[in-house]
Amino acid sequence: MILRILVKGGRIIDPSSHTDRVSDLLIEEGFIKVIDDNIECDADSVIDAGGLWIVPGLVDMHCHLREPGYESKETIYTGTRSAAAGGFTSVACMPNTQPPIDSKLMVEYIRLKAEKEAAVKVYPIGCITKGREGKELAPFGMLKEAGAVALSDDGDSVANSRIMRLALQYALSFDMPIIAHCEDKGLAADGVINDGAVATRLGLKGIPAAAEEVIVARDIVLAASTGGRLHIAHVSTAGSVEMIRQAKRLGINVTCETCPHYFSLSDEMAEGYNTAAKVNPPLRSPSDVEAIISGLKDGTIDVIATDHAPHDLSSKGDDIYNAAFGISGFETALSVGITYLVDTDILEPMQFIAKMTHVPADILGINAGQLSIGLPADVAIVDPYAEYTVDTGKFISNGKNSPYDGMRLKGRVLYTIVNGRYALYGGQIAKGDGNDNR
Ligand SMILES: NC(=O)N[C@@H](CC(=O)O)C(=O)O
Ligand SMILES: [Zn+2]
Ligand SMILES: [Zn+2]
Repeated sequence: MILRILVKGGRIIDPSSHTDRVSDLLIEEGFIKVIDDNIECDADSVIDAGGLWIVPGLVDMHCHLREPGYESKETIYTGTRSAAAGGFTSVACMPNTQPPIDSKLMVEYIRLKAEKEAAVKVYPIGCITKGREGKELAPFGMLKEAGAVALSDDGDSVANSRIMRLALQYALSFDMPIIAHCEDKGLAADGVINDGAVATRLGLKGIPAAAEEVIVARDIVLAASTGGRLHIAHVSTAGSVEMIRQAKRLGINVTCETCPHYFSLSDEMAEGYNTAAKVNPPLRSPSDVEAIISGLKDGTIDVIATDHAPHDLSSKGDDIYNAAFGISGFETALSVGITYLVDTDILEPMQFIAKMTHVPADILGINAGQLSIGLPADVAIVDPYAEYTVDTGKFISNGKNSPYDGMRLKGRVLYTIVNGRYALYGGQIAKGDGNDNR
């Protein structure tokens, strides 16, 4: 049994306490025991972390683990190991499963399954409406009591504005955020990539930026009039960023996330009818990518979430019209951020890590995303300089659907520690309960 892990000489980056300095870290019996210069003691496992980042275990507030119902795409077992490989120690999973997570029983099911099989901490998100049908509110109080941390009909917008208004109002009683997937179905129609020059050139049906923006506008209006807690999922357009920026200036209760693919890739990835780049919302124009980056820089965009959306090969196929939307994101998120935001001097390491740790944890109200004495030891140890070529064949996730396949990225996760046990050791998934790996 590993009682003590001593991490020597790493660069400790903990945004919650504004810490960024080289120090040692001692983990004992599952908790962070000491953070100090030159800790001298016996340990069962010692990591020489010279040149490495020691950061709070990453927190992903938006992923799809696909269980129950879509086990050929991913399971709690495979998805949480993929998360660990990406440095995540806490993940919140979306309820667009079959059946959807719209009852106390379903939330409990996810939690029990995770307790048995997960490699990282799993926080279920409950549905806004029963069956994700957009007609009747789900029982928010019971979902919360069972352990749901937020509410979302992700995959679809709540089309009926009256229902969305009620949801924002009702969720206030339980202090739960409503995570809004913003998409006007009429405008998106059967588009497959961003509506723009690339779609025209390729002769593909486009999804206009307006399909996202009209619902972002509506939901901001509803948040303003109800005071409800609105969190906008996967922001992808310049117009959305600008509206959220204005809403925040007006003091409206709104937060938002973007995903690595929206600040690193544009619709030019659709060239060759590449189904791996098909995602909802779609990869946008280069000027949208610029606007997302400015939003990250000025703080309009609070969070970087993966929207890890694994699919099996048969649902991705070769036909861009029939292929499913989604990118398998856990295993590239951190390195895409390091490559496109930190290495380019857009964000300081601390600003970047904040968006993947304590900020999403605070929005969800979970005890995670910080390195503090006495807290459970959820830690990621990262080599920010290691360059590698992405090989989706080596993904731990069942979902090999990634547009980054073959691309060079910088930054590798070497160790992921959950409650003081290794979930990832030396870049390899730990076996058993993590005690046999060192
Ligand atoms: N983002 C996606 O392209 N797909 C998600 C749904 C969603 O996040 O809206 C999925 O569940 O596959
Ligand atoms: Zn969505
Ligand atoms: Zn999603």
